[in-house]
Amino acid sequence: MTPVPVFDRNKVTVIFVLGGPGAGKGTQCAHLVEDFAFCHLSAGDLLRAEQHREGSQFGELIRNCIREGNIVPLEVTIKLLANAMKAALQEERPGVGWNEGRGRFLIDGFPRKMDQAIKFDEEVCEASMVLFFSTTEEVMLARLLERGKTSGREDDNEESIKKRFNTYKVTTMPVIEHYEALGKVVEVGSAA
Ligand SMILES: Nc1ncnc2c1ncn2[C@@H]1O[C@H](COP(=O)(O)OP(=O)(O)O)[C@@H](O)[C@H]1O
Ligand SMILES: O=c1ccn([C@@H]2O[C@H](COP(=O)(O)OP(=O)(O)O)[C@@H](O)[C@H]2O)c(=O)[nH]1
Repeated sequence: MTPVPVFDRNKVTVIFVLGGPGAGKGTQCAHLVEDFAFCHLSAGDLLRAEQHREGSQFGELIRNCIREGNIVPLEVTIKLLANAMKAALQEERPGVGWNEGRGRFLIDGFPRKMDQAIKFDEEVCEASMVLFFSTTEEVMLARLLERGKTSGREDDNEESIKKRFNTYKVTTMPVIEHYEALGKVVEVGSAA
């Protein structure tokens, strides 16, 4: 594995966007991009693109992890994110990763596990804050089953959704609690 590409961590602002599967992370990121000119990077979208990339050595690994609701090994995800950040920083279009000389990133669906959080802090940069979308499992399940009718995603089915909920509770909630203890979490709840 080649090392994570380097860029000046002082030139970027990162907000992590977390919440359970179907909590509305992607939906709200799209609004924030429109209103505040962030560059939106979804870890799940980057992994799905890598899964389908011809010649990828990680395709099968990513497919299995996603179907089982498990977390893809951190090296793969961090490299994809860092590459995407680097590419966005090289673009000069205003509002696409480059805003008044600073790259502003919404990193959606990451970090989902403590080891990812620590490694990203160390090797890429520290997040300024965590935007945490919370709602009930009942609401998330209904949304995901509805999304599954058209998403084409292999994990938007009841069996995978249950596994994703479990991973979220066991593995991702401690990440949110870690940032909460650092005073970095802003929670946005939704009831339907
Ligand atoms: N506030 C909301 N009320 C109702 N449906 C929503 C809301 N936010 C998102 N959805 C729908 O729920 C599904 C999951 O939302 P999405 O943004 O894809 O979640 P995530 O990125 O957290 O998995 C999508 O089909 C989306 O259209
Ligand atoms: O940092 C990440 C982000 C996502 N995933 C995998 O991608 C899946 C889908 O994540 P995404 O954020 O796209 O969707 P969500 O489950 O939040 O709707 C997860 O269940 C994981 O298997 C991962 O392994 N590492």
